[in-house]
Amino acid sequence: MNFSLAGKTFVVMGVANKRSIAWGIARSLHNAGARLVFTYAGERLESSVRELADSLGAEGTLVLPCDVTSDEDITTCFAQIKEAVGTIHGVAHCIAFAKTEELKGEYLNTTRDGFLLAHNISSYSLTAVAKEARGLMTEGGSIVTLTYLGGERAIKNYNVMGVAKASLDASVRYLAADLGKDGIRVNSISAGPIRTLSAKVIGEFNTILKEIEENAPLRRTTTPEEVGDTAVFLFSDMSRGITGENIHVDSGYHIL
Ligand SMILES: NC(=O)c1ccc[n+]([C@@H]2O[C@H](COP(=O)([O-])OP(=O)(O)OC[C@H]3O[C@@H](n4cnc5c(N)ncnc54)[C@H](O)[C@@H]3O)[C@@H](O)[C@H]2O)c1
Repeated sequence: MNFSLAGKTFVVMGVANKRSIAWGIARSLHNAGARLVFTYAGERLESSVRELADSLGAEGTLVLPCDVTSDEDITTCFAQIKEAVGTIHGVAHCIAFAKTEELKGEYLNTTRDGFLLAHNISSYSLTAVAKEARGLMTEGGSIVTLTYLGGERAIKNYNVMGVAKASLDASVRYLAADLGKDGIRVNSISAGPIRTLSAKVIGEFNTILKEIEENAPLRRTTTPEEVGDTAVFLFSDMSRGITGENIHVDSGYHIL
């Protein structure tokens, strides 16, 4: 058993730019020898994701659109992946969205629309993706999603996204229970705060980062590389006995 993922193919969903945690995961997977497929949301991201994918130097990397609010998009995307690569060995689900106005002030003011949108994109999408990915993981596989401490505790300004993460965390356990018999494991990584496009819209994000730097056991913030390397562990056979689990990669902040 080792960390090498040579000869294995992974779908990385959720690269928006070079700060994306998904990009950290992609680089770690690439360093472990994996073959990658990228999916992105919305035409405006196509060229930047293509550019990043090409920068890894692997020829002919598949880069496909997949808006997870559309079942048709997800079905088409995984059908295209099946046609191009056949079997896949895992999926990195690094997708979340909530309206900016819902990520400040009181959770109590969450609107019905805002609640449903956040849950649709940030939680239900994992289930929808797992359903399509299952058929391509004919040799077993590993699905990894990204969550945050705000799903376990009430964290100021995280609001509806925290409730969506709690739903995502529960989905990880139910999906793990369903897919274990197919040799497919489902786990999450609870990443510490990282300055990305999505994180920037969370109210007082700098204060959260400072709190981690000053008080987390490791006295530093989390990097996408740390999350990426933990994802490689969860994708590799080294973690073969682990499913339905959540690993905190947050400088130890969650123990406080
Ligand atoms: N940055 C942090 O502090 C932090 C901490 C813990 C967990 N996370 C989680 O990590 C994941 C990745 O976020 P990030 O921080 O790297 O930010 P990011 O903005 O780089 O990535 C979020 C991605 O979600 C995608 N997305 C949004 N709506 C979509 C849709 N309808 N269909 C398909 N994709 C869609 C975006 O295009 C983007 O690529 C999210 O689940 C986020 O909640 C982030």
